[in-house]
Amino acid sequence: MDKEIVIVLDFGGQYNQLIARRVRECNVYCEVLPYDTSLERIKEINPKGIIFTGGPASVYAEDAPACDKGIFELGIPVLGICYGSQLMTYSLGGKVSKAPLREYGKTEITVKNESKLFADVKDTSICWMSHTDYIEQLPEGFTVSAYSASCPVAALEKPSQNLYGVQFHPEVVHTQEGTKMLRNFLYNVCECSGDWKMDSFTEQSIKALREKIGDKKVLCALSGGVDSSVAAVMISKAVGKQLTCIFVDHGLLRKDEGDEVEKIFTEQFDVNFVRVNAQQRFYDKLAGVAEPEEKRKIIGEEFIRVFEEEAKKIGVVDYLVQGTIYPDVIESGLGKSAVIKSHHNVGGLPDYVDFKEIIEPLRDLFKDEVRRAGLEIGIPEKLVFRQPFPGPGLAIRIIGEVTEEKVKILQEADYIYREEIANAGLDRSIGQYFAALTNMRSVGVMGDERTYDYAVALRAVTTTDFMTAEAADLPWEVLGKVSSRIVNEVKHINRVLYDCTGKPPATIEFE
Ligand SMILES: Nc1ncnc2c1ncn2[C@@H]1O[C@H](COP(=O)(O)OP(=O)(O)OP(=O)(O)O)[C@@H](O)[C@H]1O
Ligand SMILES: O=c1[nH]c(=O)c2[nH+]cn([C@@H]3O[C@H](COP(=O)(O)O)[C@@H](O)[C@H]3O)c2[nH]1
Ligand SMILES: NC(=O)CC[C@H](N)C(=O)O
Ligand SMILES: [Mg+2]
Repeated sequence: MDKEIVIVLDFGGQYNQLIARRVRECNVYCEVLPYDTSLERIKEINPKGIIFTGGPASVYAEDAPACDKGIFELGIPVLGICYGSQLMTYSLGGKVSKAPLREYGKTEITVKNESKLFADVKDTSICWMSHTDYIEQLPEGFTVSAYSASCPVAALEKPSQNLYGVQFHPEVVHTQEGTKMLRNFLYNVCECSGDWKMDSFTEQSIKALREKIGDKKVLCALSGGVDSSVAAVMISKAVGKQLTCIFVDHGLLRKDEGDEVEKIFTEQFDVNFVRVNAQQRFYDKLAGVAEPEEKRKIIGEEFIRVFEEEAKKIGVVDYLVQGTIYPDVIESGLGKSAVIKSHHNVGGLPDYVDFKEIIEPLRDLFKDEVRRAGLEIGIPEKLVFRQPFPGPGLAIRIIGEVTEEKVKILQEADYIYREEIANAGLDRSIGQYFAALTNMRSVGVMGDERTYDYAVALRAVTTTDFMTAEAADLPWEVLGKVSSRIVNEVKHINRVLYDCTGKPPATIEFE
């Protein structure tokens, strides 16, 4: 008997691996394949179901990625998600156009429960949208199975042929009943039996790392954050003291962070640890640069140059380990996916890197999975649940040019914000929170004097995997206290703003 498998065809969406992950969580084995996988190959694989991902293109545009129409004739159930549902519509003779009203983020849909896809789903359900196009006309034989206030076709189906489409994203956690819908597709439509079980990720990876690295030396780019700490501990379990961890203080860290990371890793971990003070060289390289992608690429390159220099001091080092995780990869633009931002450790890497290979043991995982792995290998909870801090640091939280003075201003404001969030007992319930220095100056009045100073923006989001996020509903009392402390205590800030946007349409960081 063939192994049961569902395939996900990748049209360049942001959430492709998330779809695969959800399917696996439903105990069905799943793989992501390129959108142009041939019909022959698909027949060979003989999947129980096919899922089309979202994607940045418009189906009616020239060169838009499309699939072989024969897919719809195979008798294999298909679920199109967002771009995928638009493609199904367009390929089968329906009409897709620019939507009069675009939808991004939280949206309420009304569903028809008689649809197999929506069995046991509430009549109205919150889901996450991210689209500019919409389905204007259904293909023949299809009916509407869900709608929202601004989207007449939030879901469509032709059950006789097992074809289903949804305009929203059931795979993201913010779609409240999304997993139920995917499960319905897998079990009610594809009739999967659910015979697949996940292996222990850490055990397998440590074994594979030991085989790969052998007796060679390895550097780990360690930030003190969750991802690189998990990567470092896994490598250390695999090859012990062949590993040296390099922590770069680029002068863009949060207040006191450099010293705190050094203390933790020298006192609590048994690893070779090197702190490199590279503040001035990063400031010099960033002087006069305002464009976000350019800033990211400068930082990405400078990181690598520092690692190369440190490697030379140790001798022959073959491997560089980074704690790259899946969102870093997808947002940097993979395959047909759009470049959202070049994460310093992926899209921001220079063309030439003087290591035999970069190893990224966590490349396919999402943040919450990394955290689970961290707990499994015994990393202290405090570190595992530390909120993420991006490699380019405050440079992408200072809009426009970075200067040492702006870094100091932001460090102080951010410190106060974090302190008050902790005082209010909110630090574990918010996914990520920080202050950003806008490049905007505005007029204020302090002590009867006119001021013309910077506005700082506060950001707080709830999220589990950092792929989608909602602005956190912070108590006004806390915001008021933070605001008054920041303007009173931090020179050159006279205004405090709160960012209420979710992701999408915004991203978590400002640049
Ligand atoms: N200051 C730094 N020094 C050395 N390496 C770094 C530094 N900042 C980031 N890196 C490297 O870049 C990778 C990506 O950074 P990122 O911030 O996404 O992960 P992290 O810092 O390990 O975890 P977290 O997301 O919790 O902050 C890190 O895993 C690490 O390998
Ligand atoms: O190491 C990193 N290098 C980067 O270049 C980078 N950019 C964003 N982030 C972090 O990724 C998560 C998603 O962020 P965005 O919604 O802003 O894309 C959030 O947790 C961000 O803090 C980065 N991490
Ligand atoms: N998220 C998506 O798949 C978007 C599909 C298409 N690009 C749109 O804007 O409607
Ligand atoms: Mg970090």
